Amino acid sequence: MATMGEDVYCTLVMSDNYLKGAAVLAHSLRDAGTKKKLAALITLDTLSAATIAELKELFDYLITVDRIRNPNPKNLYLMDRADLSFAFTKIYLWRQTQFRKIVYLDADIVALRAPDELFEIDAPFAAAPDVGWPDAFNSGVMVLTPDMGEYWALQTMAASGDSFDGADQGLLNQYYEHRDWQRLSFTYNTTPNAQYQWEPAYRHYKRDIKMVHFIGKQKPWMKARQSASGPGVYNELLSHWWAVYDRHSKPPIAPPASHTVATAKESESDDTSKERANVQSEPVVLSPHEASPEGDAPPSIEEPLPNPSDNAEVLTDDLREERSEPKPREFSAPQMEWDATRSAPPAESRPEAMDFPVQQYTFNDSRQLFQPPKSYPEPPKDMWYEVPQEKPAAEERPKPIFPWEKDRIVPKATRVFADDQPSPHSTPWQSLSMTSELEVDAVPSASSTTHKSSTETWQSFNNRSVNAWDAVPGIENYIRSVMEQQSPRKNKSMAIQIPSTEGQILSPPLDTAQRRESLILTDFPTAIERPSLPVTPAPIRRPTFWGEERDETGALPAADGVPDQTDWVREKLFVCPQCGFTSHESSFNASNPPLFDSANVVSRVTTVEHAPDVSTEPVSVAIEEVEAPGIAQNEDAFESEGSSPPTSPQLLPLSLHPPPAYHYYTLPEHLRPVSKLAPSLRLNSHQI
Ligand SMILES: O=c1ccn([C@@H]2O[C@H](COP(=O)(O)OP(=O)(O)O[C@H]3O[C@H](CO)[C@@H](O)[C@H](O)[C@H]3O)[C@@H](O)[C@H]2O)c(=O)[nH]1
Ligand SMILES: [Mn+2]
Repeated sequence: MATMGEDVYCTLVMSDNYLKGAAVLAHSLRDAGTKKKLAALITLDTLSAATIAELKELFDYLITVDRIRNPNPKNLYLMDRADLSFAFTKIYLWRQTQFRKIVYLDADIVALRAPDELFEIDAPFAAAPDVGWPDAFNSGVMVLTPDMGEYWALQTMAASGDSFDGADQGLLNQYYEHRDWQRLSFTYNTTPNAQYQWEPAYRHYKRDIKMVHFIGKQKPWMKARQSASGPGVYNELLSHWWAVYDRHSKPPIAPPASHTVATAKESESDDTSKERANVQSEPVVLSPHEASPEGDAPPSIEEPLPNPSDNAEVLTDDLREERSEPKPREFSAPQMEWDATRSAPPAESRPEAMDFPVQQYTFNDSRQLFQPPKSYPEPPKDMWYEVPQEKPAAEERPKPIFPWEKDRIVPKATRVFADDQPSPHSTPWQSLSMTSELEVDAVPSASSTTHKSSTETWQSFNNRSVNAWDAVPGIENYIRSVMEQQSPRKNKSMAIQIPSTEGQILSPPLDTAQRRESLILTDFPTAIERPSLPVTPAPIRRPTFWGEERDETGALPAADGVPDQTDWVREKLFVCPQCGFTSHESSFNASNPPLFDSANVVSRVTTVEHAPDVSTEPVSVAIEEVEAPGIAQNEDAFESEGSSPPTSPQLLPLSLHPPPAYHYYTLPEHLRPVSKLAPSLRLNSHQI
């Protein structure tokens, strides 16, 4: 039983996976020579019997408490710590008024020194700054004086879920924000993590560090031990944790066969027993050992410490696995002392790849050959659709589902289709395919008697049924065109095969009088079927347009600059076969007469000059004299008009070319010009 007004270090264990952390914490405090007792708040319903048994060995007092869930845990997701939804359970600390002072320590803390001096703090509450937000304190190390008033106040806050991080640290910081609390040195709660980069400060204050707190989701025991051998502040401190762990590894304690955890009532009556370790419901506190008087060395210290290099001993099943291969703790070079900017790595340092996870597989050494099973299961047999033996009755109608289906009056079918006939199975399509002279002739005469009955049925069907589409020539045309696509050879073979197969019904041969014409001359619609094509209505000429502009013939006046139509008609147009350029002989009108210097020589446009890119318009045309013996020009006629013909080839600028005429005619063979152009000009030229 705890002495009233005692001082204790206290931790919290709510799950089995924090057992290793709690063990290292307890061992580290005792190893460091603390004079204080160790207690743990535990939640019975979430811990295994083995864990509780282990904890009983480790702590002087186990105090059972109920878990307190945060009713409003959404803020936990801000730090991705949904696992902390029961962290409010910590507020049970304030209820432990049987103690004078409590130094609370998270289960993920390792003590390098026993900070017993913390119990001397007068302030009712003290904590160290949080590395993430130094104005706030980290709730992993707290010095507190239990007080029921404070407990209820905190309980009220917890019930409302008022916490900025969704867990105890947010809640407690909010609670103490406007209250007196003492700030502890960071060395009481040094929180290294992978991001902690201020190595110079660490080097400087290293010797003062009392406790190291491995905050965050990843705890030391969750990582491979080898990870502690890497460089960096974190790994250096991590190796401290493992050193304590290794030092105290011992076989797991088997849980007692009977009830491990006594009820509160039992415990009260049995609290002096040394043999039976009891766990008491809060607030009764019992010691698993006889509570040793203040100053006595804790039992674990009295026991000879296991050899650190003796790794045969394990703490739990997990650890036994992990440590099954006995190997001495490997030397870790003081890598933090090595400054890569100044020197080569120490000769004994291990390669970086040492930390890579290694997975080894062993070969199967069985010498037995593979034995196939004697028999394999039969393949499933019902994997096809069973066609019903009998055709379902035609009259059978599906059961009515909806009310209106019950009273539905189904009109009796009046149309008779070939398929509806019980015996003959030919269809109108087949009949169509058999109407050609060729096919009918191809049917062997012997078959005609075989199918007599079907022929009769066909006749009766043919007489009775007249389909609407029989009168529509478009449908018939379509069917014929489809038939046309089938080769006559194929049709013929079909015609032969059908009667040879028993049960197959051939379309009845019709006599010539009944047979309809089957030759398709064209698929074009007839003049009656064809809709009239849309045509643009002829324009109606109006006598006047905007008044009296029209001349006496009713035509509109010519546009300015457009040559007279009569001039255009008289022009000769040459079309360049290469580029399509049209050239006009402007010399063939009255104002610009044909060029000639003799009766049989006419100047003509012969060459079109192009820009380097043939696709662009020509830049000029050349005119030269050609012999045209057949067309002696009426020299006098032109001379009489006072025109003097040019005598030598000339280049006409394009701008002088008249617009295209609408009359095209080919230059006669005898007018083929002979180019006299200079080679340089011909570079981008071609002859017409
Ligand atoms: O499944 C769990 C979770 C937590 N704990 C106990 O609760 C403590 C707090 O959880 P921990 O994982 O150590 O939290 P930290 O990563 O240290 O996170 C910070 O944020 C927590 C929520 O605010 C505070 O409780 C811590 O003190 C603070 O350091 C642990 O040490 C254990 O003692 C369990 O026993 N089982
Ligand atoms: Mn912690």
